[in-house]
Amino acid sequence: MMSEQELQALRLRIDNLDEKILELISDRARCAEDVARVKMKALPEGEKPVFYRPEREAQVLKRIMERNKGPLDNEEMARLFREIMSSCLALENPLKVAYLGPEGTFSQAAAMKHFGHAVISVPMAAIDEVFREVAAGAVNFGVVPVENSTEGAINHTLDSFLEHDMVICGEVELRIHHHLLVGETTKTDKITRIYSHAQSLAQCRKWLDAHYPNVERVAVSSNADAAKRVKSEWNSAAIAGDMAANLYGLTKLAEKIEDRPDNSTRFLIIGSQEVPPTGDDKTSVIVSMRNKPGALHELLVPFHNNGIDLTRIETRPSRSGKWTYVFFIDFVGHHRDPLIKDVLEKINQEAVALKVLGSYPKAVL
Ligand SMILES: C=C(O[C@@H]1C=C(C(=O)O)C=C[C@H]1O)C(=O)O
Repeated sequence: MMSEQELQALRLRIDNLDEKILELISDRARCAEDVARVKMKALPEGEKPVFYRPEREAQVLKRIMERNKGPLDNEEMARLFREIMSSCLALENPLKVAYLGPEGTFSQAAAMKHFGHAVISVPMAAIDEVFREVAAGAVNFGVVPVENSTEGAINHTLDSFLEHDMVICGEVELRIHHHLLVGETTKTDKITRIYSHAQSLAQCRKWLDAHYPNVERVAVSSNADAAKRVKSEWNSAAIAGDMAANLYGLTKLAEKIEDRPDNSTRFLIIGSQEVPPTGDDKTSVIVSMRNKPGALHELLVPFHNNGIDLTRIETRPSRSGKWTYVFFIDFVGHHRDPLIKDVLEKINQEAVALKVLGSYPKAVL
């Protein structure tokens, strides 16, 4: 049959292409090994080499996206290169990354999206533990959620920045799809309890009001924890994402139940290493101002006067006095850019305290 021959010919072509791709990937991996040797050689006595270079990785991914002509779309192509780089870096030095666990959480999905799958990922029981693990040097990086497009700031993360000296080295955005999950033994018409993380319950509030108005909603420490509980309870369901559903072998009673279709969470990569500019960066700072009228205005004027794009401002209690506040501000630019340096100096003159949490490449994926 003609089509059988056609199929065979195409498969032969694919086999040949795969061989070429294999050779090229191996060449690339050898290059990365050489890079590691060069990094070691250039090192002053006693200093530890820095193998992971987020600014370089962001440039590699951007370049791929700029050059991609399809038929795979940019994001898909970048995702493939993300994994190739991840494996190349693991040859130099496998990274250890802590995240808000247990296994199957969106934080783990964010860690994989940012670093690829060739890292050693370490689940932690709480956001603060992720910070502590990074501060202790037990892992290279941590991944923590910082804001959700439906529910706003993740206060635990903001407050942890007040307690730990951390450098923000990157950001990653993840589309969050929630599903209503049940186990093999669940009697789906007799559900009396729905478990999930408080954030996820809030992100599905309207859907729950419409479909399960009289069912108890129980907030637990994570979506993955919710999924785990449901396995052994015939009268409960969980709200969680795909990773947790697969990990705990649950089935979807309803898919994509988040109230807003664009529901996304932004995560930060925390570490101890400063990231050089890429030309397309963001900076996060914490500022505390004197408690007087017009303080917030004074803080914002230098940004406005210099045309700097503020992407986010969040207020938290300062924890050093009643009714005193700190501002978490994100803006476009790198703290080493002369213009940004100038603005930060001006703010510093008026502020009680100013701390640069880090400058990092804007999320590419
Ligand atoms: C190869 C390097 O080391 C690592 C691996 C990279 C890659 O595979 O392209 C890029 C940056 C680093 O995280 C490098 O610094 O260029």
